[in-house]
Amino acid sequence: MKFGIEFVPNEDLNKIVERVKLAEEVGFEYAWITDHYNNKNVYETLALIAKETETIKMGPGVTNPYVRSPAISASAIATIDELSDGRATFGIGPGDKATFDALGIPWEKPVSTIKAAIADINTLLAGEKTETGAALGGVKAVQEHLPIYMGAQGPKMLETAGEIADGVLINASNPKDYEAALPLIKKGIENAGKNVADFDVGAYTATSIGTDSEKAKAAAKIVVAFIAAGSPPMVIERHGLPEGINEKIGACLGKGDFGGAIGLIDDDLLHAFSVAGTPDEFIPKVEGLAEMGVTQYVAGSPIGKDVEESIKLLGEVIAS
Ligand SMILES: C[C@H](OP(=O)(O)OC[C@@H](O)[C@@H](O)[C@@H](O)Cn1c2nc(=O)[nH]c(=O)c-2cc2ccc(O)cc21)C(=O)N[C@@H](CCC(=O)N[C@@H](CCC(=O)O)C(=O)O)C(=O)O
Repeated sequence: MKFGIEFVPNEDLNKIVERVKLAEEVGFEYAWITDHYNNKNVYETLALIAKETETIKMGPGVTNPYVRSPAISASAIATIDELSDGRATFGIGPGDKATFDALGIPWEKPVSTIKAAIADINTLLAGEKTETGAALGGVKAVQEHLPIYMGAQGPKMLETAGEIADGVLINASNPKDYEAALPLIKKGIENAGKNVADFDVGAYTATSIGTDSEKAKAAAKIVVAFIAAGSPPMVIERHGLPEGINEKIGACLGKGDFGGAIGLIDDDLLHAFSVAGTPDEFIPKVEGLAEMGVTQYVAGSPIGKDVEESIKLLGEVIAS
């Protein structure tokens, strides 16, 4: 199992860089930086990480094909690849509707749009010209293929990821979600005549680890509330959760009643939408994900009550 870690660039970037350096030290192989227009810029954040680290790979986890043209994304990730001496990786997803509504960007045909974007980015990174004549020149074309991951959850997006990407990052923390996703991804891989063994299935989890199980679980509750509220009824049913619980939690969040939303998060919801607890509780859960075909465990927010302490504890899980 490979291990990755996610950071949201909405805090002091120097702190994020220090945390990535610590993650590199304890054995993490990937650092994924989220991309939302209202946070600090993903590529500036990655550039700082590239300059301050030696071995960890880094990339957007995940950008989208709407806020930047494929050529701008290709130039940005090629620059990170040059700065990091070949350690860049690139995560791209369809983005989310709320973002594009706020930006006044029409969110149309996400599957076709992402397919076209990844084709152009691969062309440009290989030092070739796109159909419209765009070509990188002032930034080194990447030596060998730069791995492209897709952020995906929907069935068509998962199959598309298998077909055109080198890996997938799925916002899910429970083996049941991977049991449902893997056949779709494998269908795409087989359609493209690729080898399943070459494909990286990333579990982009809501992680909260600590020496005190209850405190670790409590730290995960607000994140779980947002995930549960955004989950379609099919996912609620998949996890055997009470029908309509997503709406109930969403109603609390919508009113700003975060205490009420957190009060609705029980152990079943925590188990469905996060990996939370002590290192001893983590190991069987990571093994359970591996059994379902997950090949990269990504520790996503909140990581833990004390992030530095939690990164070190995850290092124990990596070493186990
Ligand atoms: C578009 C959507 O795909 P989805 O995979 O469910 O999208 C949900 C999320 O993956 C998407 O919002 C991501 O961008 C969210 N996301 C992030 N989104 C961000 O904006 N920033 C982030 O940093 C971020 C990180 C992230 C990490 C992991 C991850 O899994 C997702 C992440 C969907 O509805 N897909 C369906 C519909 C299919 C479809 O798109 N049909 C097209 C027709 C086909 C065509 O497009 O040609 C249509 O609607 O017109 C499906 O896959 O079956």
